Amino acid sequence: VEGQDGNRMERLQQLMATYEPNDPESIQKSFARHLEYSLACTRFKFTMQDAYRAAGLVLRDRLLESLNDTNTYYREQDVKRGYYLSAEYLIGRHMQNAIANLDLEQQFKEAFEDLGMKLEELFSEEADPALGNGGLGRLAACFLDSMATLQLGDGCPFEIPRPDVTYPVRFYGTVQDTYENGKNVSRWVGGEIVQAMAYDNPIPGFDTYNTNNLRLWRALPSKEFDLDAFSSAQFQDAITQRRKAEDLSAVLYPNDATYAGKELRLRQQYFFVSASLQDLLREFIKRPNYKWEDLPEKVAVQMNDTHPTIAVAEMMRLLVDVQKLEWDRAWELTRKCLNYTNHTVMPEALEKWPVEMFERMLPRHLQIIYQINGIWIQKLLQRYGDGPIIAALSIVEEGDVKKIRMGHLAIIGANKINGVAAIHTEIIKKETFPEYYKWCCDNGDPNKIVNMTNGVTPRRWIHCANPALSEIFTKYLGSQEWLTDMNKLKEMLQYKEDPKLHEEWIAMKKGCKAKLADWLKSTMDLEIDQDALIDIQIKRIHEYKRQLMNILFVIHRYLELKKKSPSERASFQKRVVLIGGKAASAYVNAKIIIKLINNVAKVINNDPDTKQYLKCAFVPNYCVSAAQVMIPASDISEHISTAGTEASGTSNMKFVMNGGLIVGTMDGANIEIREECGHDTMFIFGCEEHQVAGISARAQEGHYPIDNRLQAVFDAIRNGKFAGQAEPEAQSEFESIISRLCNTRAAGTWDGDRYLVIHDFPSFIDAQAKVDETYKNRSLWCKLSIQAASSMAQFSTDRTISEYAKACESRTT
Ligand SMILES: NC(=O)[C@H]1O[C@H](CO)[C@@H](O)[C@H](O)[C@H]1O
Repeated sequence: VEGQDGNRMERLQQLMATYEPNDPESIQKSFARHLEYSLACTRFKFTMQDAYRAAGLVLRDRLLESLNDTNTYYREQDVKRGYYLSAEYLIGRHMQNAIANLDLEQQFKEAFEDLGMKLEELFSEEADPALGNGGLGRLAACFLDSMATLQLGDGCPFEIPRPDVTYPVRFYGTVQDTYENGKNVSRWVGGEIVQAMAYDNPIPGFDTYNTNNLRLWRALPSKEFDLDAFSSAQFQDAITQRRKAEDLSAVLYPNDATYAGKELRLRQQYFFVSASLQDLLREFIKRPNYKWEDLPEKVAVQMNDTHPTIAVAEMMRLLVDVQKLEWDRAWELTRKCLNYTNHTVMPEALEKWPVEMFERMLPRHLQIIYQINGIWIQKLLQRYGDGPIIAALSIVEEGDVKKIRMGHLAIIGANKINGVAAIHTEIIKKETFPEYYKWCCDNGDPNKIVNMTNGVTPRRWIHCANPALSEIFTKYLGSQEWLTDMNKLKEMLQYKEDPKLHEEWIAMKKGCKAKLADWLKSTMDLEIDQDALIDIQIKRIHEYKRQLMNILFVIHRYLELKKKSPSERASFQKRVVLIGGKAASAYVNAKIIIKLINNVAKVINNDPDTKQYLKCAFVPNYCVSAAQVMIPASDISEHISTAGTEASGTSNMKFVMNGGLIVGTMDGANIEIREECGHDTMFIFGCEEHQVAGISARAQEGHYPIDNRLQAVFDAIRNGKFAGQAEPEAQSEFESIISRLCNTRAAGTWDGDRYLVIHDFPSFIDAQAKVDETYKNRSLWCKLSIQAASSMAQFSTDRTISEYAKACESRTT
């Protein structure tokens, strides 16, 4: 961050001198005070939940100190600020991470153990704030951790309500076009106004005094009740207004990689975008003698997918209608400040909103979008003349229902566009926005679309999730520096065949498996063999992620086991297969797949012939804290999406950072992980992205054979092995899934095996056989596990965020 110099520490030392000391006794005093004065408990009678809340407030005090100091420092140094606009933040539990990042683990441990409480007891009292659906939301949370660490700047006891930070957000109404002072002026009037109120969540960096802010917005009715003024009718109307306002920020739309064209969803998107842009402009114009030309030098906005891309039109409205800038000047500033990250190439995920809905809800923004599009099309016509490229690149999609293409608005309104893994960025250029990429190249700006491969934060996903592994790294590397510079981990490679390290490494993994076993027992009464190979697939349930192929393989493995004699079974590699993930509420096929997993598990886990060699379970309520228990315990994890469908994936990175090996396809970040860690650390199978179209084409000519082993699995399902008469509805659902897969002439399309499960299944079996083989050689497996975990520096969000910061500096045409 510009202006970072030596006097920062000096200045902050002065400030810190006046703050809460962090010795265990002071922490205990502050805890007792909050118990009584903040939570109205007596010091002698309180629940563990009260204790967690009081401890949360003790932490919040310290977070607030550094948050305020960080803000003071940012203002003093007039730094450039980065704003990450995201509809989702899957932050996970705060407490453990905050204590670690504030480097207070020892003090808190001593303070609370002296009071008879284990920190883990407090941690487990915290609800997992599920403000996100999956990878996209969690990536945003990992980014926050890295931005704070790299010093880039409920209720929940950590949250600070900010009634002093509110903004009006208008919906519906009309636009009055008038002529004032020799200029056309558009005024958006009428409709309804909702107040956006800020809630601040301090995000502490690791091993730094820097604390950034996650500002969330709550919707409130614009006017409080004036009971006297109301007749009963008006009273009812006021209640409705309040409920309607609060609905805006009440629910998270449960869709992942698909979008719900619901009006409330667009209202939510506009609500948080308008509040955020009003907020950052207020901060900008607070600067003495501010000049609008400085805006791109002081503000960088990252749009996390298309969810916030209404920001392009809203920034224009605020600069033109509110700040009275000329259109062209406003457009130049807008384009220089905004950047867009694409997270998926699934056509059903690229948001398009009906023009009719825009007209009603955001009439002024529709005007602005039409104006942007008009100027854009003029440019295209000048360069290419009329032709299909115009329709392809227009922000407005013509047709029976005219729609606004938010992806197009984003790419036209952004300075930089990025994909989240190398293969994904290439697909964006060649398949998602090929005409736009051509335009960029024709304009000598091929680097407008860049790749910034995802990452994850090692603080939460190694240090907090796997303290035993963190200790091994710190011991062998002599310091915790690896936590802020993962390149240091490469020094572990020299020990990858060291028997001493192997011993400690195997003990670490054993400890993680024991923790997982306790957790599975306590949360779902499932008993597992801790000596078995732990095989995990945890991610949103989606057909392209192919949880179906995983469970079909489990059935195959079961049928193979059944065929064997008891003695042959004894030599079989024991395996525990865990599959977890949420499905969008309206996603019927995903729910059938979950049902199939549960039914298969019921049969296998209770079969006396097989249950000691193979266990399978669907883990319900998958969330960040569940991931923190499961990921460290894996031997292998499944990242088996059809090549070209998973933009990046980030759980793959977390598993490998914890010494797990991957069974995967050449898709998303798997490819780059394999390059960094070594081909021998990954069990690759399946077709590659460039082969997909050919395979579908040949299938449609009738060439799409079903492997006998898969046929046997289909037969077992059709014969009612996992439902049958007992569950006729489930039986027909399972059969419908199988028959659609077997509609081989429609392979690669919605009506058939869209994600080529049948094609990739044989090589999937081969890869799994290779896993069994390799796992038998424990020292080889241990060596590969150490090699992989020590080679993951590239996948720290510290690297990713540094790339984003650099990209925001460079300008494009
Ligand atoms: N919805 C998602 O999780 C998307 O964003 C994540 C973060 O970029 C990606 O890793 C994932 O592949 C993609 O589907």
